Amino acid sequence: MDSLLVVNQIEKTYGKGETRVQALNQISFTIDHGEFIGVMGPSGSGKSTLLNVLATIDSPTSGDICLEEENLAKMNEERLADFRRTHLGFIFQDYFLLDSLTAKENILLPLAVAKENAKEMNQKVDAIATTFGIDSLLNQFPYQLSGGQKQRVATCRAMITNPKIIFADEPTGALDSKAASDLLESMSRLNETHETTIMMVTHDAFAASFCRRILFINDGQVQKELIRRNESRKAFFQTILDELARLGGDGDDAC
Ligand SMILES: Nc1ncnc2c1ncn2[C@@H]1O[C@H](COP(=O)(O)OP(=O)(O)OP(=O)(O)O)[C@@H](O)[C@H]1O
Repeated sequence: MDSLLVVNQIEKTYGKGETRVQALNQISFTIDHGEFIGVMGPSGSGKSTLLNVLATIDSPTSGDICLEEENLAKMNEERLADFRRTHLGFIFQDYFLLDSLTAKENILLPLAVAKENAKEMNQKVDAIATTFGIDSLLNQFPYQLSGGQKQRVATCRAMITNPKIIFADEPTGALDSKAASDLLESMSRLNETHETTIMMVTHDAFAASFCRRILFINDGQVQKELIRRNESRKAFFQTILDELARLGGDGDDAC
């Protein structure tokens, strides 16, 4: 596989003098096209900072973030806003759906902003809603949906523009285990069939076991990498738990 995102010696510091915190410390790694990569690490290790910096929500103090030909660390805010809208997708723990819009309208929002043709927009929504099993929910409002259903709507919205990469920050954090499992299976399926590149931050070994590779972060650096080769997801789950135990972290949730 070829590289999609090259992260080169990224540093991120917050504050100054005595309150200075180095959240990312010369971190470097590469994400290939079509990867489903997980980021794990103890509290305060720099996971959210890393995701925010790569997703262009925050800027690095130094270093380069190259997505194909573009260096995101050197882009001005105007171009960045355009790039973010066109090429990046986001899924957050708290869904961030608009309450006054139906599920379908929420999913359509990024396409409407991009001023796409109405017939094509509808076809895209129908296709992605089928993948995520929410065809029958498209006319419901967020308050009529369960947490798992809302997160599937939010995931469809993130994926509808066919972004180069999707950044997911604890997407299953607020879901029960059945809803989490359904969401992760749909994300996996989309990753496998459409080669959608996904980077997911999670503290949860079960969620991480759906990834093909995991980066363990500590003190703002990559401490360890695990790759799922021919292992089943269940076997990879156990490998992750063993690694967390070795690294001194915890493992929760059922397999
Ligand atoms: N806005 C900020 N201002 C100052 N320090 C910050 C800020 N955001 C994060 N930090 C510090 O940077 C370090 C990394 O934080 P970060 O939130 O990236 O960790 P994390 O691994 O995501 O933690 P958690 O799992 O608890 O969410 C921590 O020491 C944190 O206190």
